[in-house]
Amino acid sequence: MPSSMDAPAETNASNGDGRAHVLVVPYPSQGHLVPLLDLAELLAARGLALTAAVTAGNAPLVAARSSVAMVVLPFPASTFLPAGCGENTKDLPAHLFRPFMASLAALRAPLLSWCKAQPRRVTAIISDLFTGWTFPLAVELGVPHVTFSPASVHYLATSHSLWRRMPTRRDDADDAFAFPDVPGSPIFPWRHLSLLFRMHVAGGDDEVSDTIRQIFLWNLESCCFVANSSAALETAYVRDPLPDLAGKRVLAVGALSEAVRTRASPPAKPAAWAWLDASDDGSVVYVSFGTQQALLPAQVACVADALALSSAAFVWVVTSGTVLPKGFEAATASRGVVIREWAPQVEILRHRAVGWILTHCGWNSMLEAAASGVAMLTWPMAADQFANAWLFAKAGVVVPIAEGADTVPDAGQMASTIAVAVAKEGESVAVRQRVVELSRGLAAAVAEGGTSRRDLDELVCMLSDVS
Ligand SMILES: O=c1ccn([C@@H]2O[C@H](COP(=O)(O)OP(=O)(O)O[C@H]3O[C@H](CO)[C@@H](O)[C@H](O)[C@H]3O)[C@@H](O)[C@H]2O)c(=O)[nH]1
Repeated sequence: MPSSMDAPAETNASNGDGRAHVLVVPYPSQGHLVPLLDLAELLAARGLALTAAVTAGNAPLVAARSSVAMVVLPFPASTFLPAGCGENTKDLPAHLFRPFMASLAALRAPLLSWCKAQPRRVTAIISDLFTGWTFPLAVELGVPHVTFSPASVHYLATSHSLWRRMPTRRDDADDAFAFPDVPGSPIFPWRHLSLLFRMHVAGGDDEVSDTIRQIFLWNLESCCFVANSSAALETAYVRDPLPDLAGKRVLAVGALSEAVRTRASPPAKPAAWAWLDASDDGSVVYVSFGTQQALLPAQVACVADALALSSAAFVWVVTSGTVLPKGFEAATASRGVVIREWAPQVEILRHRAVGWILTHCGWNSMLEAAASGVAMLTWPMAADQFANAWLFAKAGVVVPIAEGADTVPDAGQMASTIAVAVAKEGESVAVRQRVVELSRGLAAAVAEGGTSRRDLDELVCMLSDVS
């Protein structure tokens, strides 16, 4: 049942019954919101009361989760953002990401008022790693604060390392960044680091940068971190305390898309379904570049040419504004389906016909693919995507196809990489075998007795203690 600022979520309830009430504060982008809401659903299923704090533009995503209540906060007026800016990061120009993130910190005061007005006392806060301004709120309420990462533990550690060390860094495009406290981490070239960080150093000190840095420093004060990752994938980072995370416990509860799987309602089947049903096992390439990255027109043309030349069967999800080359859909209609705007990605990846994903290396897409036994053709572009590509390459389940947000690859080369992958020959067979093994490890982790289930139990236990 939604609630506005004037009408609290649980007006007639009291946690005199000892029931915990956890407030989750997601960052308003699809790749962050969905996994945190998955976690909220899992916690609700374990008997905790859950409320998600969102702005109106993001409310429909929470409304779809019947076990999670919500408080709808007014999108904060901001001097950092131009008028008319949307309420989530979809279609947000890259240079506005940092001001957008900093603006959300203004939600702290209304959220505190809401918390104080609740008959059912808020007993803990789980906050996205981009909304660490919730830490002082938790302090004021005297409740535990947990930082949630929708991404890998490796990214959690390296991003906090960057913000901690930031004042000593230079703006040097040739610099290489090592992470000595993150065992086995590669040295990343400057261009492979998140824009969130790179723009800070380029921009120097300002209010936006200070706010973002403080958000990351507050995260380090949390009582623990929770990540949508798995010991089956990041063994080294999950078990031992990491200095870059202030030695705090990291609970790896993923893959969350798998953990919620048994309780999910049956998916709406896309038009592509009958066609997938008729396709051979592992023969189809699913193509998606996530929710943040709009491809340049030349990149769209390149992917289209590559798919046409490869002779591979494909499902390509494109944004509504994407203009495909004239004649492309007609020419490939016998072996390809284009889905506009939104596809039920997890369900498509789980279809036995899908063997590969061509991905921008967003964490959710890679984890969902791995959990479904789908191998990856990787094209990392921005944010944590280079690190994600590295991590899954270490597991031997990827074939690199391109890299860089502005790169326009050679369509012929791309086509032959796709063709070799789906031909089920040589190394591509080994890659497919390894990803199927990894999917078994990820499934075992969320099953009874698995590492992710144990970490979720530990989180439930911690949150249930409302004394
Ligand atoms: O048609 C679609 C398109 C996407 N999705 C889902 O949307 C999510 C997309 O997430 P992700 O693959 O992580 O990509 P982004 O949306 O680009 O995610 C942002 O957030 C991630 C988590 O922090 C980062 O790893 C990425 O780099 C960052 O771009 C996944 O769960 C997909 O299943 C759909 O269900 N249908």
